[in-house]
Amino acid sequence: MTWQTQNPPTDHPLVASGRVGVLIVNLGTPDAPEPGPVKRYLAEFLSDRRVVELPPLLWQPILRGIILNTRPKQSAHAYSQVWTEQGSPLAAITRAQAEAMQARLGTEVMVDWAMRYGTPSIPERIQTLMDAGCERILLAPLYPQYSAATTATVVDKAADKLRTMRWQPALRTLPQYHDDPAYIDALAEDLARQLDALSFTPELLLLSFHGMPERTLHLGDPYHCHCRKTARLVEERLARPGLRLRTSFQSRFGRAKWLEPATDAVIEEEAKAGTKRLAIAAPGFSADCLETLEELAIQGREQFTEAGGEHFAALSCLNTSDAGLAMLETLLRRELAGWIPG
Ligand SMILES: C=CC1=C(C)c2cc3[nH]c(cc4nc(cc5[nH]c(cc1n2)c(C)c5CCC(=O)O)C(CCC(=O)O)=C4C)c(C)c3C=C
Ligand SMILES: [Fe+2]
Ligand SMILES: [Fe+2]
Repeated sequence: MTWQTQNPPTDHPLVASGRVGVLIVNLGTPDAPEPGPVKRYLAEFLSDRRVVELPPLLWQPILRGIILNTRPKQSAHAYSQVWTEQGSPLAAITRAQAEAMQARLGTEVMVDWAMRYGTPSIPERIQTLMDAGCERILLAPLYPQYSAATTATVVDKAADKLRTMRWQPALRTLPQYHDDPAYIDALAEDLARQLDALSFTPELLLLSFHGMPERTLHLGDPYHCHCRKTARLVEERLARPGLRLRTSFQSRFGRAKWLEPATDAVIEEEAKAGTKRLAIAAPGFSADCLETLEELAIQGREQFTEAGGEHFAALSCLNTSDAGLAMLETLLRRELAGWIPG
């Protein structure tokens, strides 16, 4: 008897059962811009010990007793200002990114999307991929800069699901890409396109990244360094004489000291110092969301004009721009090497 050495034909049932899945993940968002759904979402998000690194016996009474009784109403109002017909911008854009990747990667791969907090959940979508025959899954948290509070917790959640399985899929994770030439080039190209389309010429381009407690930097989280490096590389790649760039950190939460300088403080300081024309971009966000559409585009504009600024623009995230999708395809294909034909 001779053993078959060549691969079975691709329509062989053994190959069909070994499909490849890609799960695109972003942070998460409420199901509706109302206090109830926002409360459920915040309860899950802010109970994650990767996000709030305080002992639960200390933190949970503060969260349940104070924060979840006040913040949902405020946040629901903010969400209602940016909500779309397709739902939360973050979910709608993440879904559109997944659909675009499905079209670009073809039928070799099944592309799905999930949210770390809220719906659709990571365990549910991993199950869906497995039910469709995916035995190999590339988990792709869309965070260019690594942090334990974002990237690591996505892997934790997937691992929680895998822990319950007798027959696990093989798992790969998309590495952080804060200094990847594909990402820097995509940002530079897309920012240049948006800057050129403005009706005014900005004096300053502020690169605003989501903040983190400063303590995480001293504990060894690379997030701050990743943000700084992205900003330096984007500035070099943009190479716009006459345009000043600055970096700041937004969305401070809680009482601890966060990374500085704070975006709102820089906006005000610049306007008071005489900067009249400001553009803001948020290169750490793969998709526009509450933090960019409300905090930067609405509140940021108010802060700037109230402090004496005249022209303000909040630039879009990479979202489903040509540059952004081409970059994502490059990153995913690289990680899929050996799993799909090159
Ligand atoms: C892009 C990276 C992000 C990091 C790092 C991050 C850290 C971080 N966030 C909070 C608290 C909140 N963040 C909220 C919204 C939010 N955060 C990110 C991304 C990062 N967060 C995104 C994409 C969003 C938008 C979600 C959306 O639905 O559009 C919120 C909720 C909104 C609100 O009530 O203001 C909170 C709260 C902490 C504590 C933290 C680091 C420890
Ligand atoms: Fe956040
Ligand atoms: Fe915010």
